[in-house]
Amino acid sequence: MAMDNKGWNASQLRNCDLQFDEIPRLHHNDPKVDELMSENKPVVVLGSNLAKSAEKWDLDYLERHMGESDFTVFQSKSHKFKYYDDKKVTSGDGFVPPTKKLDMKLPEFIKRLRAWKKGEDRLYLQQGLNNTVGPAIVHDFLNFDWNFCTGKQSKHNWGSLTSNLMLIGMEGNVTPCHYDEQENLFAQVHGFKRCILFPPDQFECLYPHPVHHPHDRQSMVDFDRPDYNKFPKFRQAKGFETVVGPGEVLYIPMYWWHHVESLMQGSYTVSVNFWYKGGPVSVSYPLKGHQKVAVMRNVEKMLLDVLQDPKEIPVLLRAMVLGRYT
Ligand SMILES: O=C(O)C(=O)C[C@H](CCCc1ccccc1)C(=O)O
Ligand SMILES: [Zn+2]
Repeated sequence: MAMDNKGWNASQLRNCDLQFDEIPRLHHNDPKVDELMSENKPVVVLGSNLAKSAEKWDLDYLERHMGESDFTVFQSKSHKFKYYDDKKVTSGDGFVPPTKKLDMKLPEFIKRLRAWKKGEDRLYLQQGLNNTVGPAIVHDFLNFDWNFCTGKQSKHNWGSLTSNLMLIGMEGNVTPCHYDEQENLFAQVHGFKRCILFPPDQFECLYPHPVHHPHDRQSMVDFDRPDYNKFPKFRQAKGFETVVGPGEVLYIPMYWWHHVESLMQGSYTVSVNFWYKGGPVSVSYPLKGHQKVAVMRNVEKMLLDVLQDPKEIPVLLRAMVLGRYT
């Protein structure tokens, strides 16, 4: 494969019907970085040392230093790892979990990663960084450039850091399109990930599952084979994309949709994210896209609370809107 100077090439990206604009890639000293972040817009920050102490996290190092405890590893029969909230799975609703959640020691995970052949079940390690990891990893973690991320946290009035997720994925793994209710500094450590982002106001083009569904916050659209009869507005979705490599940090604003794929025919990938609670809500009109998403979530939660049976929610909403508001 002819590798361009950037370390990857377009043949490693999955096909997608949509066209995307590029997410800006700026040096960490560029004042435009904070301009974009204060407008809740995504930006790739280059040259920060946010997770520089993790650049030695290759499989050998991790095998030697990740400690003896079990880590959370998801297993999938496809390349997709669609997240689901197991607390929202109710018996009899016919939900079939698309992934299996395993507890695995790191040497076992690495052995299976190395032995993996295309077509076999895939694995994705997704483990919150806490004191169960070995002392060397804790040391590297403490050596992250906390001035950088804490600086962003205070400059943009984010809430507290809630967690850091360590992600070790196989080439070609995909986290399908979803949004999170937290600000995210996504640090790419090893390998390359293509990230496709959509602003919160594209809600109607991305068809999220109902709030009470296990796949709450995830898009119902299969990006590999979109069903344009069920999801006609998906054609109008207007996204932004970038490929992040080692040492690069992508700011994923709260409520922004994102699809993340480890490049095909690439190396395994290592990422560490920094999830922060959102800042204080300043209501001004017209409401911003993400605030309307929050309102719709509250309406769905309230209706479920009072109606109890989820099947009654669309009935009541249609009765309220059709012929009256449309
Ligand atoms: O950092 C983020 O927000 C990402 O989406 C990164 C993504 C893995 C996230 C897994 C996940 C998705 C939803 C809820 C909890 C955990 C990747 O890199 O594949
Ligand atoms: Zn996410």
